[in-house]
Amino acid sequence: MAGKNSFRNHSERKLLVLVDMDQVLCDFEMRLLQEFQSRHPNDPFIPLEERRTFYARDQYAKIRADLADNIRDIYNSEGFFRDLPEIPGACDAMKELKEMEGVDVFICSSPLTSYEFCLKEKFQWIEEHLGQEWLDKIILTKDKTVANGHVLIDDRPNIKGAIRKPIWEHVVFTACHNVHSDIRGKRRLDNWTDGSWRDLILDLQMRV
Ligand SMILES: O=c1ccn([C@H]2C[C@H](O)[C@@H](COP(=O)(O)O)O2)c(=O)[nH]1
Ligand SMILES: [Mg+2]
Repeated sequence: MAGKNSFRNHSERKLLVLVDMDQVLCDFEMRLLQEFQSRHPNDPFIPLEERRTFYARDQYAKIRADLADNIRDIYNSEGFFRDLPEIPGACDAMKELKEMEGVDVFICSSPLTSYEFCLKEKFQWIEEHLGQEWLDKIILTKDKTVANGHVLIDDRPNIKGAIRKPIWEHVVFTACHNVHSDIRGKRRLDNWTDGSWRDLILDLQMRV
């Protein structure tokens, strides 16, 4: 029977929360800008409040093609992902989420295709900032639409992939590049510090 294989039965009615990494747990944009300014002090840069595209290199390419190459070189460098600063309050919120009754939380992140440093460093970041036990809570995928969960908290406004209507509700985590984006009626989570994430989780739990 179709119902026997349903998502709800597999999850034993727990709320499955998927949380993105870049720009949700760790501050990709701030480190990218700092590194860009440090490596290329004489080049034009885009202040965070003027960022508009999901991929920084797309916006830099509109200024000059070589700036986009420089941006890519930075996030492909050894240590870039390992040394990303935490988004304020993210790790405390994740630890609290993990202890909440009726909640199961996973980290769901898309690695770079040029994986040489990124893959290992994502694991290192999680181990250092959240703890070894979180290494069993990682979903790395280029296509988040195939991941199973009730909710995905992610800064990318449009998440596309093989599944046209993913099973999860996409809650958009507010980031410099998406503040002005049309998020088509989706809910937002603005930060991990004002406690609103707890209200979101309580609301989602009532629907499971
Ligand atoms: O400007 C950018 C921003 C991000 N990326 C890469 C870095 C990560 O591999 C993914 C983003 O992963 P999410 O899981 O969607 O946060 O995209 C980039 O290449 N350029
Ligand atoms: Mg992200």
